[in-house]
Amino acid sequence: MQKNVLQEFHDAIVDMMSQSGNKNILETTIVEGYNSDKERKLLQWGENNGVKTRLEIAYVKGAGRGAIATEDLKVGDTALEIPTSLIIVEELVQADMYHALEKFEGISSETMLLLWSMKERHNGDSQFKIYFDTLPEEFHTGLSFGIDAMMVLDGTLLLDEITAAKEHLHAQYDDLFPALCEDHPDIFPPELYTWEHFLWACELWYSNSMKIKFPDGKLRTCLIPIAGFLNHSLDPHVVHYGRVDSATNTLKFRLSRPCNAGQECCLSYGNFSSSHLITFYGFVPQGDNLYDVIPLDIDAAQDDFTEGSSISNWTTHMVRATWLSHNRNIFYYGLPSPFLDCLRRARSPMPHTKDLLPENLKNEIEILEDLRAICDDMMDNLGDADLDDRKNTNWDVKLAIKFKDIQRSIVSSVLTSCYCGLKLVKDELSKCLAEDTPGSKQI
Ligand SMILES: C[S@@+](CC[C@H](N)C(=O)[O-])C[C@H]1O[C@@H](n2cnc3c(N)ncnc32)[C@H](O)[C@@H]1O
Repeated sequence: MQKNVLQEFHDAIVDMMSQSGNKNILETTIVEGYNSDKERKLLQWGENNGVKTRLEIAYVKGAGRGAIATEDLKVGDTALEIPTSLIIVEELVQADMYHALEKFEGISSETMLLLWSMKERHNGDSQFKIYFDTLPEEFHTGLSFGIDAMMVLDGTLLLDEITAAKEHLHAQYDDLFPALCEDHPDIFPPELYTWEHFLWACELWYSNSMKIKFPDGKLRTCLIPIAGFLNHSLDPHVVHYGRVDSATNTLKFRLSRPCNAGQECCLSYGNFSSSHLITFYGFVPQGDNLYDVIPLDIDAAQDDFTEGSSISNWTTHMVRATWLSHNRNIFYYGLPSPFLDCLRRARSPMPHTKDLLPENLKNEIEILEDLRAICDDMMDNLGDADLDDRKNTNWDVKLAIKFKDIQRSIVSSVLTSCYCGLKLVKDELSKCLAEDTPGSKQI
């Protein structure tokens, strides 16, 4: 009986997972006729070395190469299995390079491996040559945005994020070079260690690496041939893939939702916002990204109620598109409660209740008007969507415009919530004022 109960429970959960995935299926278009010799060669090399796969590589519209299921895969099935011997890890950094680098205080094993990959990419005898041959000559991430795209982003936080990331990488590069090339030209040939090659390697590692836990308990940042073809989705098939199976010494990519033959099998790269995905991966996923937010700074009033408490006077709140919220009632409006409380405190330091009393409703009108003004300013800062250079065909400008459109749609959803909220509150206030003896109604 126990077994039957567990089996039924298992089946019910698998059913729910399948249904939830099916609701959000996004169409993948496979680009026919693409010559994928290098990818086929890599797959063959993998299979000769112990890779087991139920995926094939194809070109997917808008996402480069992707992994397509060759048969119907169920929840729990392993779509791909990679032996650890094929994983690119820090132990590959040769002793001479390691000793030259260990003198740099605080240098991480990730940086060492990155510098190793810059050279190994050009090594004709590399055991990973077939893998390196499949990598693009150029990565299109935010780190490679040109001046036009950066101008489109003027006034957005993405501009700050990309600028900060590039400054960080420049500083890191300047710490290491040209010193390493001068001190060890045999290990670090100057022509391989230019800024452009360093940026290429950074983009490779940011967009293709995975953090994997090995049986020795150590978390290593790795490049994983073949698995590197898996694209990201907001409704991924594979979610948990971060641990080497110590029994088989392989990394298994198992499905958390079914993937039918011919469908693209996708991973979750993590819970990232579009700004992070643009900066480090160079794309915006299809669908509603729950991690896309707009930051709103509220200058809360200095008052006795917040003194000594954990509530700070200046607070930045991250607000999502309000269409993602279920509670649009009065006092909620599809917005986060801590944020609304902060707006309320900024207007009046008195404790607030959610009673339908005229003073509360008047306060609600004020905070919604405040928020409307903040959002109007944000919309002005984002500029007129019609003025964006939509005819520009450069990949980076297109991506920058896409990002601004996402930001506009979130701000616009908050504005809609303000207008709807104002109508709700004003109607309620009229009702209250019309009553002969004002009372209070708990909601
Ligand atoms: C690990 S690689 C995946 C394989 C990659 N498509 C290729 O052709 O090499 C990560 C890169 O794939 C692309 N990518 C991944 N998921 C994507 C998606 N949902 N939409 C568009 N591009 C995506 C981005 O360029 C990202 O930097």
